Amino acid sequence: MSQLTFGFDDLEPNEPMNKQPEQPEQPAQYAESDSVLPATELKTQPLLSYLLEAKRIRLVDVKLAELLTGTETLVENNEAAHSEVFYLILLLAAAQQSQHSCLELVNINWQNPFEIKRQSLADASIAAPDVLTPFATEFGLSDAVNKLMNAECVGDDKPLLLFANKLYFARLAEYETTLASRLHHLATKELTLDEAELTSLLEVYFPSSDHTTNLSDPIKTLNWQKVACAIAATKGFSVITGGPGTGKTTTVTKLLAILQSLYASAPLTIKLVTPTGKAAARLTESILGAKQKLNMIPDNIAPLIPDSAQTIHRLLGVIPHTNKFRHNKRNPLHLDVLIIDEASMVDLSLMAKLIEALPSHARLILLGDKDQLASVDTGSILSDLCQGLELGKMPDYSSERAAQLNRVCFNNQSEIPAASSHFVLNDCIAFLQQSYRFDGSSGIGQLAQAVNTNNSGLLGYVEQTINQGGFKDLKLNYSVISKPIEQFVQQAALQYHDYLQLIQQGASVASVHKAFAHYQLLAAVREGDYGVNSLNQRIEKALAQQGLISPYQRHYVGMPIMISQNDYQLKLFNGDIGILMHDEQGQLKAMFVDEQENIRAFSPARLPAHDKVYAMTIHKSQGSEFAYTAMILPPIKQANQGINRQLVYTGITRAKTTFELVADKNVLLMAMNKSVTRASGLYDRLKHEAS
Ligand SMILES: Nc1ncnc2c1ncn2[C@@H]1O[C@H](COP(=O)(O)OP(=O)(O)OP(=O)(O)O)[C@@H](O)[C@H]1O
Repeated sequence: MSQLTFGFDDLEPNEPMNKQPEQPEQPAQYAESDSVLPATELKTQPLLSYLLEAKRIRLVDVKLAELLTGTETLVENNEAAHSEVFYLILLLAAAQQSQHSCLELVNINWQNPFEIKRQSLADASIAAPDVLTPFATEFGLSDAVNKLMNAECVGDDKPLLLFANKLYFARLAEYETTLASRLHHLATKELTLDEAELTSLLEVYFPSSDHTTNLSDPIKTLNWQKVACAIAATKGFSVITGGPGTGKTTTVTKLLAILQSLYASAPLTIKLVTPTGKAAARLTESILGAKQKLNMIPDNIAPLIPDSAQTIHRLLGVIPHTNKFRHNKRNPLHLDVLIIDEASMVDLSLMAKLIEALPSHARLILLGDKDQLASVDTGSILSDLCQGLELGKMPDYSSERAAQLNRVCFNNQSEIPAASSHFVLNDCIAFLQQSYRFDGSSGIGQLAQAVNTNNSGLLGYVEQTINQGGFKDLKLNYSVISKPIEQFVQQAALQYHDYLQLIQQGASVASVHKAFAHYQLLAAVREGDYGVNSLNQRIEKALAQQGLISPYQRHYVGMPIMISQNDYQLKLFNGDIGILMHDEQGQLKAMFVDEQENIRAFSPARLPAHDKVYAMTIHKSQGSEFAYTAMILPPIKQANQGINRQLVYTGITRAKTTFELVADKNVLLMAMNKSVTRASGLYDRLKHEAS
């Protein structure tokens, strides 16, 4: 069962909010279920004061909740004046701070709704709360729903909204509603299509004779790429999801060739977008590579497949100093097909704005890995849409859909059985299950699968194979954590010699960037010995000792930086990587290479907020890949907060040819066992639309 948490499990962008406690003095009134607390020794304070002092809630949210419930009282002294709705709003605000779209009332523990952990009270530097819950003993879900339904601030055209036992701030509910209704419309609209022509084109791009289903694993090895093309060619909305190297880019390149052939009389305008510039550069490279490899694409069709991708922000046209875009409902985009890669990184608000800007005739195709970390901002759209998909399990297609897919892909043979239930969204989803980059001989693929499926048996097999000299692409370093970390830092610093030497030799900006991107050290946390900040300092020091850099100014030659704040004026975005080098005039500049391989130089003083990036957080690495990826996880004490399956899986799947894990094995096992989900009503809303 996955966990839903508030504030504790997402280290980024919210660092953990609970502080470490101190010596308590007076007893606290705890619920029966929490009587194991060292109550006799605790010094207490009112719950609300505690929540504020422990930074579990923000004063601004208290003020908002007071405003919405009409209780303008003194926070510290008059807690009794606050209603249940007031506390539900605080819980909603805390949920939103942790990027949940809503507050799921069914998941609230009414005895301890703020999930105050005993451990955080035991050695508290702040007085413990006198109670763990503001709700009466009998209070539960139906009481909460009743109270909310009768509250002035809840309802249509009100600041808060209740939908399917979920409480929303109206703006997020609106984004979800927009998204659900537009997706439903796209998923159900009639397309004019020559099915016989589609069948023959599918056979050209995926000849039946080229593919054999492996009978020991028939579901996983079915020709899912062919099915994905059939799905996306026959629906206005589709999702193609799959792990690393399962052929998402290859499939979409073939799909675009098929679509352009089907509509050859009036070629389609196709746009490829990604959430970050880095991902756009990567997609551009992959599409070009796929086009070159796929020699079955006719000469007249190849030029109709776009060669490059751009960011969503660039496509929509940012209006400086606002959160609005040039393209919107009133000024739609000029395109027929929109493909969004790395869709797991797109947050709810951006996706809603993007889908609103689509012209009514357009098709939308989402690509991505549903198991990766969700977006930095609110929402988890891809994993919401892909609910229920499991590796090795047949997805649920309706009987009409299964029949159609068997007809166009498998010469009417019953390769795909119909599911007993019917839901229009399921008919739009394709799940690529077989990795072509990481076959059975690749340790990276096996480790990624072991983590993603929480399979400790498979992990054991991976370890055993490494011990026997196999899986050369994988290094599992369980012991380094108990040794001085300095040894690992020295090894990591060695990996940065190449690009620094290239700078010293006066090599081109592009080749320096390429050499830098070969290796990347990822860390799960920011603070502590195993955090990004400390690792950056240590590596910098090691490189300085080796005479490769002179880090005695804020900015220096060879310093790699990552932008941490969007600057729409300069067109520098969160996640963009620059390297400081001298330009032709001998001026120190931060050099960036954009997705079209253009070089852009900025003087350091003009740069928006940025960080050193010898090491980066796993969150920031999403959408990028590196030939050699090393990932370091903190020791168990620090790892309790924020390390989970999605985080570790995302880190592993950044590696292309070599992956090195530096971690306590117990931390790895703990992460595998801990899957996190975000509260959202998107799936329910789509079901509601379909009913
Ligand atoms: N059906 C196939 N048969 C053989 N090789 C394939 C097939 N499909 C894809 N490949 C190869 O597998 C590799 C990965 O494919 P591709 O880049 O399309 O996957 P992806 O899912 O987009 O990867 P990423 O993890 O980078 O998102 C490429 O080298 C590609 O040529």
